Amino acid sequence: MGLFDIFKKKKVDQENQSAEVEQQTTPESALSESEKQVTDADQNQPAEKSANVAATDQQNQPVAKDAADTRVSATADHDEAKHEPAEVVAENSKDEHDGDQSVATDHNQNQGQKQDQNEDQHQDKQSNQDVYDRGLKQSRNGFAERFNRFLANFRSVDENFFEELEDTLIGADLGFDLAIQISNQVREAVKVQNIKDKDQIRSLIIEQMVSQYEAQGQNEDQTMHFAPAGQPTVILFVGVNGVGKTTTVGKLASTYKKDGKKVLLAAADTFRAGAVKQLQEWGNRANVPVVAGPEKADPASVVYTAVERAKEEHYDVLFVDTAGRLQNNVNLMQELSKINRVVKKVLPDAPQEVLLVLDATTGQNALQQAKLFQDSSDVTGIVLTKMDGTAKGGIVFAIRDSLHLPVKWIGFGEKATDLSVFSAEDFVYGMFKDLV
Ligand SMILES: Nc1nc2c(ncn2[C@@H]2O[C@H](COP(=O)(O)OP(=O)(O)OP(=O)(O)O)[C@@H](O)[C@H]2O)c(=O)[nH]1
Repeated sequence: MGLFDIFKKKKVDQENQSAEVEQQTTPESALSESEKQVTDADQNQPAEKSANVAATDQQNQPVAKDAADTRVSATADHDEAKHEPAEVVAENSKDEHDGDQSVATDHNQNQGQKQDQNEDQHQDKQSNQDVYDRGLKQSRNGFAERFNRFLANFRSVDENFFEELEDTLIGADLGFDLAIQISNQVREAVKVQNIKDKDQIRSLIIEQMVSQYEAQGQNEDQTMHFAPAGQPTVILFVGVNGVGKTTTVGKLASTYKKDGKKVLLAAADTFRAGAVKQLQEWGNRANVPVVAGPEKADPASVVYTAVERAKEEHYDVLFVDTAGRLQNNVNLMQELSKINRVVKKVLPDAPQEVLLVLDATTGQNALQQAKLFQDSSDVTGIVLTKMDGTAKGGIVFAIRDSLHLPVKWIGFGEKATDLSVFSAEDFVYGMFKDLV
């Protein structure tokens, strides 16, 4: 199933769900007059009360499970790619039993666990979507407003229409090249399908955007990479100042720590006064240690100490927060490559990830920054922060189109729990659900 089909299915599912909720929360309206009388008389319960009970029950359904849980389990999903899946472990322990009965009991337990897991996954899926829906509110509304304004002027599919479409897409931060590509595809599809109607046009444009986005991501590896068991995984965070590197390190430290990992942080941003303290505060909150040097210490020496400690003391993950600003970009890039070399001296296969942090609110500037870092360090993925603070959101499309780097994490706020594993499905749905 393509991404647009998944989007449409989600939309239908959610509409059905909302209809069900409406029916359950207003049972009175669903009953005929005579049924109502029987129910009221027999059960001797005021109709208003039963409606309230139904509404309360609905609230008690664990639909919107705690967002923090969602993120931790999402991280666990990532880890599963590299570690033995829980199911395999369960199978192995089953083999160790002799008697048929204990196997059967184990089997039943496994079945039960599997069912629980499926239910949990379903709930996680729903609450993950909730997180995206909330975090993308500004972008969704901003895009819808732009898009509806453009369609309000719709008369016919002529050159003017395509020019306005391109302006609309550029205005939403998709970037010039992508806007032209999508416009050309819409032009082609309009011709082939002989589309004239406004609603069909609306749906077609969203479909083309989603399809184009999907097609360009075919070869992206969105998973997080980890070192083999027994060795620390080193993850470097790079990006210009103020984009949210320290905050992201803090959020991820908290996520991985909750997930049972032994986490260490390295404060290699020794340039900005206050950066070390800021990281230490995150470390305290997440209850993970922070390796820091004296003020204005050589960042590479802080990193060296941290990597050695991570190795000696068997840490699972070391997050390295780097500086976003030096006297100039050349110095910054030189420093990053020195940090890289120092890491490799202790652990030749590290760092496993170099995550470039980009601020979604800076739009096309973020892409310029990305190109700078991409040219000089081996960036493996993007963390897109402050998605909650932009009314555009098209930057996600532009990143894929012009950088071909996977967005691995997405930030929706300043709290430790405001970071999610990036999901294209949840993103696309959160962006366009009001438009199709
Ligand atoms: N709304 C919102 N704010 C964020 C998010 N991520 C980070 N911030 C805020 O962005 C500001 C800058 O974040 P930092 O983590 O200090 O950025 P940095 O990249 O480490 O900055 P330097 O140390 O100067 O390089 C802080 O006020 C954060 O709280 C996010 O996802 N949403």
